[in-house]
Amino acid sequence: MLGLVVLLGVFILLLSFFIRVRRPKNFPPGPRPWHILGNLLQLDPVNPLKDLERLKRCYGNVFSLYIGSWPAVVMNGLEAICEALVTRSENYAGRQNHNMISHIFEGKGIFMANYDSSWREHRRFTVTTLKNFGLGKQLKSSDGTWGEQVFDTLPTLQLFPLTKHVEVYLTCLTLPLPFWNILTQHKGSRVAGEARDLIDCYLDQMDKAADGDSTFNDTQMGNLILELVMAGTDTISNTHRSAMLHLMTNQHVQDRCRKEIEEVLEGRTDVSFEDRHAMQYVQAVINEVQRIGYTIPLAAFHTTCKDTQLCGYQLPKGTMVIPNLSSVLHEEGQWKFPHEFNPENFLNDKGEFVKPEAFLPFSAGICVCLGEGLARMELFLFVVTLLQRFQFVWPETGGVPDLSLIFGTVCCLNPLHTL
Ligand code: HEM
Repeated sequence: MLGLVVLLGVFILLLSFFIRVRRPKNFPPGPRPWHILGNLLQLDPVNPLKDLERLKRCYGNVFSLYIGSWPAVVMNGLEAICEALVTRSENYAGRQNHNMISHIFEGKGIFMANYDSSWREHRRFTVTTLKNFGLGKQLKSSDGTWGEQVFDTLPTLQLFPLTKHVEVYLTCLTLPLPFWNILTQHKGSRVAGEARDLIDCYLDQMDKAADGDSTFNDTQMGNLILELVMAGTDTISNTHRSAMLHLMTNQHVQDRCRKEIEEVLEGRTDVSFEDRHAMQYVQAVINEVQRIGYTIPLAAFHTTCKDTQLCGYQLPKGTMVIPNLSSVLHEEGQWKFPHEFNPENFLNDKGEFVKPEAFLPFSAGICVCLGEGLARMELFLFVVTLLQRFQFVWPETGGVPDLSLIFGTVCCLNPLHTL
């Protein structure tokens, strides 16, 4: 009996090699997929970026892959990414709803939500509230670390019963628990109309919309807060780590930053975000850190909301789309020094700060990172404040600094230890 089952299994496997998976008509080209596994075995799960680069050289800036049985289109380079995310942004604003994280989040919140009225209302609410509470003010340090490591793996690899995924799944399930306590405390102590933070603002919004068909409710709020914590934790801390390492390994850059900071602040100890306008070189350095380190190399996967086009190809509704942001951040022809750390990438002939069109670490279009303003402010205030007070030096006993990036949804460098 067992022999028969094994034989049947081998037969099905062999059959799957010979039955061709048909791509939709005028779909972008790509390597031949296998049944069930698609092209997964052709991608290095530890770091697929090199494989994507190889496939780009073979098939061009727009090619397709099968992630398991789901077709996905990978977009590379400024032109293709802007055509999809900016010119046809509404067609590409969907999110995939067949991965583990989206099942846990049930499509609520922003990050994992589809492009509908709930997404629009929550996005508008969050952008406005972050502006009111964050931008233009000094930041307090945060002690929240729940979001760490949650997104450090490709969601699509959930096809395999990996321990890592069980771990991520369990972490995601337990993540909301502290939130419910915080929410109960807020409900007990808040004064309507006198919001202290984003949760109070959300509760005010729930009161306002209580009579109508509101999309604002406790579960949506829980997901929204978790998303903000997760999206705003690793991204920022990894960029800071990267900034420190590049400043340590480029002392002349660090010295020039410090000189500019001293000239602009003229003895002032407190720096404000407004000071960035006078610190053109510091801005160039921070942007260059983000460019070379491409924090979120593959953005968040999008899905087409309707049948649409891309660079002459046809993409049916529901196609998974992967914007390869790292390809734009290192694209030849867009940067003076695409493959090396060099703040000159952001300076014009007069030494003034300029932001090239290809600087897309926060992605582009209607789903562009909504924490971009907050992230910029945090990075600027943090880097300037540290450089005002400390000199960062790579220790002689530290060996050769390791600048290689560890791939993940959020990329990072190896941890640094202070001596
Ligand atoms: C260096 C820091 C950061 C980088 C590089 C970054 C980058 C990104 C990228 C590439 C996306 C995907 C956009 C797309 O789908 O095309 C994204 C989305 C998002 N980010 Fe950020 N982010 C950063 C910091 C933050 C912070 C501080 C917050 C919040 C406080 C935040 C909140 C979000 C949210 C909510 C989304 C989902 C937007 C949507 O789907 O509409 N991010 N971010």
